[in-house]
Amino acid sequence: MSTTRPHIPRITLSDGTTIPQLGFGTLRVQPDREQSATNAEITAQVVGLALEAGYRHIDTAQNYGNEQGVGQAIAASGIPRDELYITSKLGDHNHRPDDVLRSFEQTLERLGLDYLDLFLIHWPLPTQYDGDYASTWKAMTELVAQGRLRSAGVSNFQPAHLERIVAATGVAPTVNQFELHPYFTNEAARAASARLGIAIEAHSPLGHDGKPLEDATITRIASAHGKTTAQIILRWHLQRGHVVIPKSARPARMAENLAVFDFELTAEEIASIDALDRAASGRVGPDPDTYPGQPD
Ligand SMILES: NC(=O)C1=CN([C@@H]2O[C@H](COP(=O)(O)OP(=O)(O)OC[C@H]3O[C@@H](n4cnc5c(N)ncnc54)[C@H](OP(=O)(O)O)[C@@H]3O)[C@@H](O)[C@H]2O)C=CC1
Ligand SMILES: O=C(O)C(=O)[C@@H](O)[C@H](O)C(=O)CO
Repeated sequence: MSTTRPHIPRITLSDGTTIPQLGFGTLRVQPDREQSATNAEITAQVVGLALEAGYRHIDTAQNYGNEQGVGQAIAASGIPRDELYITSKLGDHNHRPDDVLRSFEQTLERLGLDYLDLFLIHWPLPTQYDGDYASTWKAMTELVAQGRLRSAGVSNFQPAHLERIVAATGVAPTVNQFELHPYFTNEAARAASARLGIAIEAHSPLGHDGKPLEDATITRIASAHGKTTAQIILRWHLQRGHVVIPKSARPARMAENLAVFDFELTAEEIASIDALDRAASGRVGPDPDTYPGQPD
């Protein structure tokens, strides 16, 4: 294991637990979403490299079909459990309360863990399951009460979705993970999450398709700091208080994305990146209000 691991700051969540502010995303680290032995092997290799590079916070999901490979990498690493922070997400086919409880057990089994740090409802799916994501949320809070889940949260929840589950249960999620990068700053979800005391976690923090990495403003700021555009974007997130989970399958980029704690952006630089927002046209992933979930 590397001995020059950067110190990664932690953010305190509303339930008193803490989350490392920078983690490692695992979407499509393997060729497809099948839970096959080959995919597990490829995922285990990539996540093993990320752990070796110094990541201790890993983001996976039932939908990704790679929890088994993440579990294999964790087991092979020998890293003590309490030094790791593992997130998974409820699959689109598991929204009914009984399925929440059942599929959570399967997630723990695939990961080889006896507790999970963070479990998120992956998508609100307002057009599915009679739009009853409040019952799904209630089942998530029961997992915490049962003691095998440290923190329950949501993903891709817009303000109306957040307000609805809080009104129905009186319990706010600890985290909302949603698409957030310089071309899509999603101020509505940021403001609603902040108002409800929910930590903001940016998925697709580099823009997913790489376009913000080539932006002229970000390139200029990168030159001024002697950093890469990826490092500037990640630093912008960190200084705005977001948790970030960049994905890379390449060891050199894994290390690059971790080397973001030795410089600071100025307030002017942050404002000029904020101004790159393209509102809805900057979104690269699905719209949570209409996304129906993964096909059967
Ligand atoms: N909750 C949700 O609905 C969603 C959650 N997520 C989570 O967020 C994570 C991150 O988002 P993701 O969509 O993967 O996209 P990112 O914004 O992390 O971008 C990943 C892309 O950027 C490339 N990249 C990474 N680092 C660098 C670098 N330093 N320089 C140049 N290119 C780089 C990667 O290529 P390469 O691998 O070749 O280096 C990959 O093509 C996911 O892996 C997943 O865990 C993502 C989408 C939706
Ligand atoms: O990456 C995720 O977490 C997602 O939810 C996306 O992959 C999503 O399933 C998608 O890309 C749909 O087109």
